[in-house]
Amino acid sequence: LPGWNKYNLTYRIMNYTPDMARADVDEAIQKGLEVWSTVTPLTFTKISKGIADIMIAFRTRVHGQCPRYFDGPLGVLGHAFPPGLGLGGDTHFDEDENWTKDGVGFNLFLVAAHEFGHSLGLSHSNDPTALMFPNYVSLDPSKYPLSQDDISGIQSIYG
Ligand SMILES: CC(C)C[C@H](C(=O)NO)C(=O)N[C@@H](CC(N)=O)C(=O)NCc1cccc(N)c1
Ligand SMILES: [Ca+2]
Ligand SMILES: [Zn+2]
Repeated sequence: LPGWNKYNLTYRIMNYTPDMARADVDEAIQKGLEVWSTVTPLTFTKISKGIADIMIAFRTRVHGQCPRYFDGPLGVLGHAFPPGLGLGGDTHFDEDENWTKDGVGFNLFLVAAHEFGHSLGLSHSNDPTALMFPNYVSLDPSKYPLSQDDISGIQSIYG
């Protein structure tokens, strides 16, 4: 089935980008998950050791046992694996990008919200207003990032 077989998921931030204050990374990740929990029965609990459903890390180029690689600055910004055991749900951000909490560089909250869509079972949308559209569109962070397309998509999995 395309989604998780439970609603209460855990996440763990394995390392932090030097581009931002730790508290700002924690907040961007938490808000990126909240985007999805506000429109589904899903809950997300942060753990600081052990194996979480969604393991989050900043990585470059070839990294660990991950079958996908990063490409240096720009281009690919992150990747996330669909629900499942092991790598399933895990989310990696390309550390060769400039991560920020505001408009300069790439807004971590926006990219995280997109990646977590994948971690929850969504693939890309061809709706240009959708958060799950393949290409990064820097939104006004105060603007709510989900389009109706995103909401229909996630509610079709976790209705
Ligand atoms: C083939 C995939 C590994 C591409 C990769 C992606 O979609 N990750 O989820 C990625 O980083 N795509 C870039 C495409 C690009 N360089 O413009 C991206 O911005 N994805 C993240 C993103 C963030 C926020 C909003 C949207 N729509 C997309
Ligand atoms: Ca890159
Ligand atoms: Zn994507």
